[in-house]
Amino acid sequence: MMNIALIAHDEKKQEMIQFTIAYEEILKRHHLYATGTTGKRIEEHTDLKITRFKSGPLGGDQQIGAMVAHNEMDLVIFFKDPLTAQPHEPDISALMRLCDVYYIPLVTNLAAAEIVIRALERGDFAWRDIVKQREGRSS
Ligand SMILES: O=C(CO)COP(=O)(O)O
Repeated sequence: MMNIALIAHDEKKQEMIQFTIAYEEILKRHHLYATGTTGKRIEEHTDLKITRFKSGPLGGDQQIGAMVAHNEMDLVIFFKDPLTAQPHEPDISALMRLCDVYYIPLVTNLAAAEIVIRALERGDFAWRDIVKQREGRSS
């Protein structure tokens, strides 16, 4: 079971809903986390159970970033809106930066998410279990 973050900006929420409906069978086998509004919308349209954080502009991206920093997040699926300025742009950058710091797979659009979700289904994320076991042993 992997810990997966689902985040979508307003213009991309419909896309995220369609994505989670399409891949519900795969996603339901994992622990799901989301920023507030994204999580609420997904729960309204699917049977997925989601741990909801605060809304993005109110700190949700940072809460997910904290999980990344603790090596508790295995995949971040973040449908970003590249055409609209966000008031919490620094938080968004910080989350993406932490994914790079900790080598956490981060996808920022639907096309990449489709590829990653199939990789997840194939077992390509097994290396994350190895990393987490090692961290567990060393701490
Ligand atoms: O703003 C977001 C990510 O930066 C998403 O937040 P919401 O899911 O609360 O809309």
